[in-house]
Amino acid sequence: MQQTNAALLSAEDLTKTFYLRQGLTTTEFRAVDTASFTIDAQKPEIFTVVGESGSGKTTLARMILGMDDPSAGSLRYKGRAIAELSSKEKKEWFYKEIQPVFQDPFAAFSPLKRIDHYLYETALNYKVTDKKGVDEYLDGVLKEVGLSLAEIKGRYPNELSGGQAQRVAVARSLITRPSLIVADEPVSMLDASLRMSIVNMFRQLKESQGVTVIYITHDLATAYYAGDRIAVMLRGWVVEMGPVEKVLGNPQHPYTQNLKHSIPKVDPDDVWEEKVNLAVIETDEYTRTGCKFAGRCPMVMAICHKKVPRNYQYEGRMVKCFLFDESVSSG
Ligand SMILES: Nc1ncnc2c1ncn2[C@@H]1O[C@H](COP(=O)(O)OP(=O)(O)OP(=O)(O)O)[C@@H](O)[C@H]1O
Repeated sequence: MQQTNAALLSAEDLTKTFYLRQGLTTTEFRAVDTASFTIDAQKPEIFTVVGESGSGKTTLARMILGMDDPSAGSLRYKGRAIAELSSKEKKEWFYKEIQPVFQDPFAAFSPLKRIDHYLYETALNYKVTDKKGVDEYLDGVLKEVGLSLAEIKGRYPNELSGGQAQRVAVARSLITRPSLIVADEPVSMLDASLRMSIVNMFRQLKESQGVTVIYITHDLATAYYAGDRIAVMLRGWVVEMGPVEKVLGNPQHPYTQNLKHSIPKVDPDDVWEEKVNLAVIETDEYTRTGCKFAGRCPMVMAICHKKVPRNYQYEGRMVKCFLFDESVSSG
């Protein structure tokens, strides 16, 4: 069933279209719009996706997890189109290979059930071990996230801290020995002091288990610290993508520059805040002609209001901006 392929995950012109009803009119917009990227199967990495609220990050994650189908373009896991997998293939193969980690660790656990119940259930359902070996197996998985079975056995979710609960959620995701974890804002509900330890854990899992993590976040500080590569999303587009130290160290797209400069320095709990009202401009940007950033861009040119920029290569990263089109910038 599985195929060996150089790409673990590949997206080509990946698009998800939604419809926005306003009164009697319906506006079509693309929450993910022609996004393309490839994650190498032989080279585990932390692939970070950043962007302000409403830029399409969760929609992208849902398609990767097989929860939503793309409207256009292709999305392949180990060479297989995710949307074309049968429910049997999903159950027996895909859901073991790709595991989600969500924002609120407590949402995944009922307050009435002991937290180890979920770990036993997952291990036995997926038949990764038998009843005899299950304690040892789970203890091993919990040790990978800095816990042990003795520490959590018999405890209810409300007896754990947010950081511990998120570690258990990650341990649960590791039970099936996945190749890919999709973590959507996994640290945004945790205290600032705990965030680094969770992203550090992702780095260690990458090193020790060879797991690739798609790390979706608002938080540029942890993105910079944890990420190997980064994709910056704006209204469904990937506008800049490349190694984290290049993209965040020396951002080239005016939107990435704007993000970097709008990180508040005083309160680390307060992730970047735009000074403009995003809700008001969201629909406008999603549906505008030309570049979606043209209305806010300090470097805007006439062409930006008329045409969609293509993806340019510049100093080791991809940038979707006419500033990098020689014929435009020189003429
Ligand atoms: N099922 C849906 N139907 C219609 N519109 C949707 C649906 N899901 C998401 N959207 C819209 O698509 C856009 C992108 O949303 P998405 O949740 O993917 O962004 P995000 O970057 O994850 O934002 P946040 O950080 O706030 O979670 C938003 O305008 C959102 O309102």
